[in-house]
Amino acid sequence: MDKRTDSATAPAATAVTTATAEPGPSGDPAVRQVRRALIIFNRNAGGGRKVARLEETVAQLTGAGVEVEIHRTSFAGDAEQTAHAARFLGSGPDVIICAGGDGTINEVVNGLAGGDTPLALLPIGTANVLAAEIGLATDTATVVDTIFTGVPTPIHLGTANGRYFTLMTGVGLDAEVVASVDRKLKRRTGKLAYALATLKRWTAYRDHHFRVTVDGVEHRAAGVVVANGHYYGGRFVCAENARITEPGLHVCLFQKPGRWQAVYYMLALFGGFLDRLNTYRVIPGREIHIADDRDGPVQGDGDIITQLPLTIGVADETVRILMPRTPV
Ligand SMILES: Nc1ncnc2c1ncn2[C@@H]1O[C@H](COP(=O)(O)OP(=O)(O)OP(=O)(O)O)[C@@H](O)[C@H]1O
Repeated sequence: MDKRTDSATAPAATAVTTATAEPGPSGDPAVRQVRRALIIFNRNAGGGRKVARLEETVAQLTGAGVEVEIHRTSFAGDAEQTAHAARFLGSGPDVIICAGGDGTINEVVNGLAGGDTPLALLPIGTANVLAAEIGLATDTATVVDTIFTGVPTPIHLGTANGRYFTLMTGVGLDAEVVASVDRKLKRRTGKLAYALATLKRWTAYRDHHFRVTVDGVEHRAAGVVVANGHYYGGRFVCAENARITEPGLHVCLFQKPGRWQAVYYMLALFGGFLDRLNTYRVIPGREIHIADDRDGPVQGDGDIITQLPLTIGVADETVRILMPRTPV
């Protein structure tokens, strides 16, 4: 799905530093030669030591002889445009490093899908679910080591109304929470902002069902998560058998409506016993349609990416992600 060809629309990256030494210890076949790296940095992601983490990473890369450019995003959508433009540069980067959370990665993946440029993660978001999915420890030493020695591995993607997602897309209470989370509060308090938004949406909860069609078979559910990976919201398992390295989606149906039932589902997710509930089902699927009698937000990789009605599919394109040598 190649959505743009005009790379000139992307803002220019800002060169912060240039070094001339030969990258990586020579002679070790496990170490990739990285001459140029582009870091796409979302300073709005996560909280805490973002800039310090960025500076540490840049220092270690330049110390190893890598020419580093940093692009600081200045609007939602900027990361996608920048990644897309970098794919078509004649002397483009050897690696694109996404410094952000899952929403920024989602943008970068939408810019890179179908291309060859490997993607590395510098996880500085709130939940960093994709980092957990690939077993990447978030300390700077591991992040830098993975840039040089990580295995470029194609990850499969889902599409939600034509937009790629890496981890999951969903409708129901979780999407309503994502839609109503206070972004400023999230920057200051991280997961607490989600807890408050959950409380707000929970008190406004109305019983109803979505109409869900999975490969031609109709179902009804009060909430739906269509998973491409097995983790959800951190290291909580929603779809045990879903792996981003394998094609195919897993449709998680929260079948029973009800305010207190929603609390029970959350406890089951956090407690790791969701799969033992007889009102919870996971169905493999490739073509999924979700409809409701009214409009509603759809979350993908932790951000609102589209609205109902929703058509979900398995993308033909992949993105190559650098996987850590020793996953945690
Ligand atoms: N300069 C910017 N101004 C406003 N929004 C931005 C900017 N750059 C990126 N964004 C948006 O910020 C959103 C949140 O970023 P991201 O998801 O990476 O962080 P996070 O929510 O803290 O992390 P996680 O998803 O891992 O919990 C993304 O949807 C992205 O589109």
